[in-house]
Amino acid sequence: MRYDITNIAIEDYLHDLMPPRDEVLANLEARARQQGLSLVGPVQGQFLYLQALMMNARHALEVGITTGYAAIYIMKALRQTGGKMTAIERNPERVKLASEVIEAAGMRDLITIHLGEWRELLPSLRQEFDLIFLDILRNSSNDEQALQALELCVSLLSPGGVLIADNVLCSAQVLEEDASPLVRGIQRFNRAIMEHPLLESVIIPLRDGVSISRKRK
Ligand SMILES: C[S@@+](CC[C@H](N)C(=O)[O-])C[C@H]1O[C@@H](n2cnc3c(N)ncnc32)[C@H](O)[C@@H]1O
Repeated sequence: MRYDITNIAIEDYLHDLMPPRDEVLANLEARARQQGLSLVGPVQGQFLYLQALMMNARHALEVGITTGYAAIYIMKALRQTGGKMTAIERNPERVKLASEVIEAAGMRDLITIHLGEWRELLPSLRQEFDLIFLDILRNSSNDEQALQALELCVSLLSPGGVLIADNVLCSAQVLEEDASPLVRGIQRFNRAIMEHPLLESVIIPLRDGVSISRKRK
């Protein structure tokens, strides 16, 4: 089953309050609507932008970039902080699309995109990140992967670094007791970020649910 997390009229109200997007982001929103591509949208995009800016992020990582929409919001902050971004995506067509979009946004010099599976790529990254945006939780094929992704991200976070994960309320299906393996994985992820000895976390019912976890120093 799928339920609303927030009142749809409130979501529309928040969406309508957002200032008009530039041409690159507006085109992506239109394309995503037509082609069913996933993107966080302007309210959560602004949330990511402000988080990155307020924490003065210098090394950001996005797991699951799709079109580059969320990455552009994060890079708007990185352009001001002097930071750089790394991204991971397993779909070659999406890597190509995101690269073209980011080039059009004039941000190509700020990002390195790796093509491949996060399970293989995350352990191979040889640097720490102060901001990680994890956006693959709805793509898990079993109830173990969300926890695996969490542990890999925690090991890549610098002390004081922040992990933001999307879709942690999964259309409110986290309320179900007899949930699918994907949702069970997200339920386990949510419990783990709250009980993790290295993290302090909160979940916000923004859009499909966003978690914020800070790694203790
Ligand atoms: C929800 S979309 C990301 C949307 C993007 N963050 C945005 O808002 O602009 C998830 C993306 O993760 C990618 N993905 C899913 N599973 C993956 C995996 N195992 N390894 C790498 N990428 C993966 C998908 O191909 C998809 O493009």
